[in-house]
Amino acid sequence: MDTDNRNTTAPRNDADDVIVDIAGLSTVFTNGDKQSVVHKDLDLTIQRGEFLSLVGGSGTGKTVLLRQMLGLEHPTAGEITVLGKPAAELGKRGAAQRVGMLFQQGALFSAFTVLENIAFPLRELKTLPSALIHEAAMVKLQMVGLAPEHADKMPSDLSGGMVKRVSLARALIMDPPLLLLDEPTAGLDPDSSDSFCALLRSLHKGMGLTVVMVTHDLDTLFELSTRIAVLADQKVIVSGPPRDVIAFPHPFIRNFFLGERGQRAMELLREYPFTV
Ligand SMILES: Nc1ncnc2c1ncn2[C@@H]1O[C@H](COP(=O)(O)OP(=O)(O)OP(=O)(O)O)[C@@H](O)[C@H]1O
Repeated sequence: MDTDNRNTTAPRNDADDVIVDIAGLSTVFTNGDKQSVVHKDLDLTIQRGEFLSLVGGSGTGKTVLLRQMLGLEHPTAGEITVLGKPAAELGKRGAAQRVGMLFQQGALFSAFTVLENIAFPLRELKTLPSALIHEAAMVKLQMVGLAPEHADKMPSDLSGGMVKRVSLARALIMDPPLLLLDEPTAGLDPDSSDSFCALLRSLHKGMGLTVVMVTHDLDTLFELSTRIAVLADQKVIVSGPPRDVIAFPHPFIRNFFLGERGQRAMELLREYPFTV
């Protein structure tokens, strides 16, 4: 288990195995003469093949950190390197090719069919023939467990679980090696949540993805994470296997894992082997 600064729980191999490297990150938002420091001297290294979950209290900057990894926002200071390049250089197109992102709200285009939504990032490239784009989107549709007849449905015809699956298919359309998930099971009923977790688990394994997930949901956390990183006090205070992180003495960790939900956390610890 690592505490503070460098998080190197997974063995550090050569540079190619470091998928995300965050060093000395600070994020400060200024509103008038008020400043709010969200991250301060935050370090985090994520290795190829990890399923890393970020947990932390509300407002600790988990979503901001995902957006910074995607190059959509820029830190006040420090470096974020994603797949060997500064995240700021990913650009809109580069980001879609190299990093898939599943936003919390799903955010499908309501006027597009399911297949048009999935194909959208490929169409934006304007380099591939329509037939190929159609075929690639159909492959992804099936990969996320949806039948071909769903291709022509509109987002308003879909259940919450299906919307998540379509959003995931769109995030994976360019086979990015890195997938970012913001609260992937939020708003789903327990059955849909379980089956979405099973899908994420099999895609992580089957596609050799590196995944970074933000979640508040303990079932999702324990089901999927190979490592948990805890954001508190403006940085990553600890990262490691779930069992080790739970044992780390910090008020947030005590409340999050061992408060009212402690009993459930202990059951989950017994239930899941923590190897994805
Ligand atoms: N563009 C912005 N301008 C000013 N403040 C911002 C901006 N984006 C985020 N913040 C603030 O930064 C803090 C961190 O936000 P973020 O959404 O990353 O938190 P979070 O850890 O994901 O929280 P939650 O678990 O509640 O979703 C919050 O206080 C938020 O209000």
